[in-house]
Amino acid sequence: MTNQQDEFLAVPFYHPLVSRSLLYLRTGFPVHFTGPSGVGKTSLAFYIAKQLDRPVTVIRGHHELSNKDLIGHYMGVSKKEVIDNYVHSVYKKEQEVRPLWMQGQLVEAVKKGHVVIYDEFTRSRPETNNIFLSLLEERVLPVYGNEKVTAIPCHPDFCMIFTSNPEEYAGTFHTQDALIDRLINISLDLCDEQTEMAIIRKKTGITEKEAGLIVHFVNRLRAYGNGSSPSMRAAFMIASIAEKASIKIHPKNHLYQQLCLDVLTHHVQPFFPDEEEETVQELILQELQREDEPK
Ligand SMILES: Nc1ncnc2c1ncn2[C@@H]1O[C@H](COP(=O)(O)OP(=O)(O)OP(=O)(O)O)[C@@H](O)[C@H]1O
Repeated sequence: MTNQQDEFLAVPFYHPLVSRSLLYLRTGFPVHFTGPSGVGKTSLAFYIAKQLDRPVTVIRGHHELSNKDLIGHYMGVSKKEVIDNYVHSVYKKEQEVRPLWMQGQLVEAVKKGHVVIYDEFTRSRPETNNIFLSLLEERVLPVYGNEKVTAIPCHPDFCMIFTSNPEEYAGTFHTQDALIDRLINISLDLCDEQTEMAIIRKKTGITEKEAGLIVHFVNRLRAYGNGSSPSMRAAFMIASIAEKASIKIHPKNHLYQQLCLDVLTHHVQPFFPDEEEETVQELILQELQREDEPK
């Protein structure tokens, strides 16, 4: 496992979501977190998997992932040679050549009852994801390509957590309704400002005032777009770099301004497709300097 599981802070905002997800997984139903980039889907999946106290298998979705990777495939051959020269005048050589079966990631997980995190599963082709239809419905992993085994029954503790970005994201495929129908689909949105500040503070050690400056500012930029970009990841980057490099988090500090521009311009530019980068950067700096509206 990566250290993503250790990074997740289960602040109160997440408590109901965590307990509901655990309930569904423990009663044998797969959970699917979907939402925009950077809202914490993967970190949450790792955190929940850890609570289940089972071995964890992680599958990363991508367009080249195939059933061969998931269930297994033949790869090369194994050779065995027996040379019998016991009687000096007789030389006997026996050779056995067998195709070598490479077991796929899912097989062990299904047999031993792992928690499988299938991260960004909509980046895999629908034909690859078909295998999960029978796995989730009949709790049997169909294995073909290998003459010996045809189906592996699921261990009772086997369960799955899926994550995905919405379909309009580049590089995702339309998911089969039949697969979505087998999942408990939970939308994850950006947490509220106070929660985001608390997470960033705990992760980086910056002060409450500094966290407020970053999160309020990034939130003002979000209002120009769909509300979720720039993500919490961007706010965390700014906080983390500023803290590690001792850059004063202050709107008038030139180094801090440059850091914010470097992290944020790429995310804000798409909201203004007709504007030059320079104009977008001016707007970002204006928002950086702006006082928060009194609430
Ligand atoms: N509750 C949290 N505690 C600690 N860190 C968090 C929390 N939520 C999100 N993060 C941090 O926010 C960033 C984005 O999280 P994560 O990668 O889980 O998001 P995601 O929704 O899976 O994004 P993507 O769709 O781009 O993969 C990471 O740096 C992660 O550690």
